[in-house]
Amino acid sequence: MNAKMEINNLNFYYGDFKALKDINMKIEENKVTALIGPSGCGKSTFLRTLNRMNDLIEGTRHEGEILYEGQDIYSPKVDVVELRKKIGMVFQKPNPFPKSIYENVAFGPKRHGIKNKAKLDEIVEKSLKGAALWDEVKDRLNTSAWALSGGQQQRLCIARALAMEPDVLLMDEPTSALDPVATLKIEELIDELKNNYTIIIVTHSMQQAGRISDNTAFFLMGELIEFGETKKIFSNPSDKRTEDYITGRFG
Ligand SMILES: Nc1ncnc2c1ncn2[C@@H]1O[C@H](COP(=O)(O)OP(=O)(O)OP(=O)(O)O)[C@@H](O)[C@H]1O
Repeated sequence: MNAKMEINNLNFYYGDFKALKDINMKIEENKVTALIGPSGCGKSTFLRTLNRMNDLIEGTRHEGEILYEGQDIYSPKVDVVELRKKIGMVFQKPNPFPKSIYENVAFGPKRHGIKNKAKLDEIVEKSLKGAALWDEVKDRLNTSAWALSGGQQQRLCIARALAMEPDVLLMDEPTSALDPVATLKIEELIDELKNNYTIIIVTHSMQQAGRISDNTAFFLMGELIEFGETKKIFSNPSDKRTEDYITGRFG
């Protein structure tokens, strides 16, 4: 396996509460890794440790290491702003800014110092194409992002992440607020994106994990119960608890 990220003996605490317990996992490059498990098992917490989003929550701490291209992302040498550029994030609810479609995508690059209009135009077009949204919005780039449908808004948020030229994309239930047609579109997009990016996605939908992921991690009460090829996890899980969960016996 060509590992893009490697998680070694990770524990994570909110104050005294241990939310992640001794997690070991390798994230394969240019693959989709799905994180599944019942509500409260730690999927989002784990996802957020991967680009240090949890740093923003007071009273949290971790033990162990998370290697990204061989370096521990929690090392004092790491520039967190740069890290989050490389490891981008897409959230559950599409959250575009109250600005135009163009400005939503150009916002990050501008903040990182790109001022040249032609360069920004190029980034906006490339990112919207990458998020399979360009054809739908190319004639109205200066209209409000809020006028887009929910599915289009989510693709816009993906374009916004792509504009930072990330390497890894973290997605926290990106389709849970969308209808089945918009969901299918995002799933097709994810399948496309994995050619260029490494993707880690939290999903409540086992069907979705089965459709789009190469590897699946099953969490239960802060523990990683089973991790491996999605095909294997879904057809022949090694652990009884995984089997009970995927066959719908709990959760
Ligand atoms: N900011 C926080 N402060 C304290 N505890 C938290 C915080 N965020 C999450 N937790 C706790 O950590 C545990 C894991 O939560 P997390 O949100 O990671 O689970 P999840 O599997 O993503 O759940 P869901 O599927 O419902 O989103 C839960 O017990 C939760 O109550």
